[in-house]
Amino acid sequence: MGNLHDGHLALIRKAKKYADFVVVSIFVNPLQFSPNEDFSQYPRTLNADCKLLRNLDVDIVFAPDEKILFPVQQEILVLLPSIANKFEGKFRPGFFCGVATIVLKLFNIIQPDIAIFGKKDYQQLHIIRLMVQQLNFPIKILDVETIRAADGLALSSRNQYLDKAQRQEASYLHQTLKNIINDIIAGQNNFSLLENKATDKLSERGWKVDYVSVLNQETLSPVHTRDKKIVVLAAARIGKTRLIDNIEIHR
Ligand SMILES: Nc1ncnc2c1ncn2[C@@H]1O[C@H](COP(=O)(O)OP(=O)(O)OP(=O)(O)O)[C@@H](O)[C@H]1O
Ligand SMILES: CC(C)(CO)[C@@H](O)C(=O)[O-]
Ligand code: BAL
Repeated sequence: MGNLHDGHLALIRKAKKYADFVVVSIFVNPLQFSPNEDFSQYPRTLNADCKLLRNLDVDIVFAPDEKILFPVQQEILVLLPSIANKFEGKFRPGFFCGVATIVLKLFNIIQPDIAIFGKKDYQQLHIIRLMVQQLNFPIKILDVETIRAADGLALSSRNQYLDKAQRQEASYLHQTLKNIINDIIAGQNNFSLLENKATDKLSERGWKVDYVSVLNQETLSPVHTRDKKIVVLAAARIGKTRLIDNIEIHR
């Protein structure tokens, strides 16, 4: 969606490694924003983005006007399984339908062999992989680990909405996820207890928590005692800014 930071640049560097021709799409997609969200406020910095991309030797920047991608009202939408209504989808109704539909359109226009997404948007990556598999796209999906600031905060264009005090507090979201992982490593397997404890702690500090969920990495369903690969997903608001993060553990 542009307003590039080091998280995005990591995707592009990986693309340069795996492909001999790299296309970067920049598009703030109206379909994935709810009416009360930050679509109009979202930072749009195309000139600065293009400068960065020139330095990275990207072959094409595809930054279409809305009218190019949506010349008529988009009436054909991707229908997703129930996972799209959980976690992010529960708090951003229609979000994944908007994401899947625009990603499908971008795939059809650009026709990539490889497409690269960040793990910061963990559920998004999961759903895009499902779509590619189930709609038979001949595209390999690669992922990139979450790039973080020195204090652990996942880089995001939305971090710039934070004032100084909020920015300082914001790294506590990542700390919360690390605390959960430490408790799991120490043998705690009452996951709802961990989720509730983390939610309470964040709330005490003034966050509005949408969810903290300990899940199976591959299915994003609740963890069974025997599951080895776990991911903790979280979304919470600090002031008006909504942040997401996640952390994986292989126990
Ligand atoms: N910190 C990060 N580390 C790795 N990948 C990232 C990071 N931030 C974004 N990405 C990835 O970059 C791609 C474009 O994301 P997007 O433009 O929405 O970035 P963003 O800065 O996270 O914005 P937002 O705050 O709106 O989520 C997505 O695949 C996303 O997962
Ligand atoms: C996948 C995506 C490009 C769809 O607009 C967006 O959700 C993003 O940038 O993560
Ligand atoms: N990175 C996901 C795009 C969004 O939050 O709208």
